[in-house]
Amino acid sequence: MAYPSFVVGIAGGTGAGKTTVSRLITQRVDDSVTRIPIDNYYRDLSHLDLEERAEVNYDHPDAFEWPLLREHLETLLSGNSVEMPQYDFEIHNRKEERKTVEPTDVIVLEGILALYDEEINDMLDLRLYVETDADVRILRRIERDVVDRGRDLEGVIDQYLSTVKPMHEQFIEPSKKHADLIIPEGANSMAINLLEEKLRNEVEGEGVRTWEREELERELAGERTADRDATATTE
Ligand SMILES: Nc1ncnc2c1ncn2[C@@H]1O[C@H](COP(=O)(O)OP(=O)(O)O)[C@@H](O)[C@H]1O
Ligand SMILES: Nc1ccn([C@@H]2O[C@H](COP(=O)(O)O)[C@@H](O)[C@H]2O)c(=O)n1
Repeated sequence: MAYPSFVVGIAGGTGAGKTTVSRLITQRVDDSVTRIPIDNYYRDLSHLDLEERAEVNYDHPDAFEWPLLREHLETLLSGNSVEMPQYDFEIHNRKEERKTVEPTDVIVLEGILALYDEEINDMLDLRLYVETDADVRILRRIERDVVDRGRDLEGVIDQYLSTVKPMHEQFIEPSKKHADLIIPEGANSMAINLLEEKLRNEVEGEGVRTWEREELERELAGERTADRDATATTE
């Protein structure tokens, strides 16, 4: 059983390159990294029919099942596996099947609102925001949604103007203030190389989470001060 020692959050607007960045770093560091797409935690909308589901605002925080995501992160951090839901963009709903996810040294949590929820932010050791210009993002999204997600051009444009863009401005872009680092353009090779190095260090290191390490360092600093005080009084 592994206890994850490092959790990375990767947020950013649609089409910014979050999935590409997280896939690249996950593949490079191999089996020691688990990728959790927040899209898998879109609420189960089986009570609605397909037409109704197509009208939902999927860029508002209420579209996600935050308690389940928090619970799954906590479970992984305590060294236990979870049954992660799987999402189907073509039917706007969760799939029937779930995927068993085992805890690994590093967890990468990726999605438009990865830096939105306060409790989740507290569980992250490194917060990244992928920043790409809106015109590039919409062009990438049109191509991806038509090719991979079963959408047509008119639908992508309508959705972008009615919900995607306003929600980006209201919730996603403001979450950038929680980021430790901003990655321009998505898969830029320098950023990927640096992240790979960082994650490799975490995987090959002692496996102590950042806050635990900080606590340890504070304790050690306290002990050193106490030792100095004791030495000074005996002199
Ligand atoms: N730096 C980049 N240069 C060119 N295309 C990119 C870059 N980063 C990502 N892409 C492409 O843009 C599209 C959207 O990227 P993706 O990673 O799915 O974005 P997100 O997960 O943020 O929505 C994909 O087709 C991907 O191959
Ligand atoms: N049924 C759904 C669910 C979500 N979306 C859109 O997906 C975007 C988030 O995924 P990215 O890979 O682009 O970050 C988000 O902007 C939603 O609008 C959807 O179209 N249909």
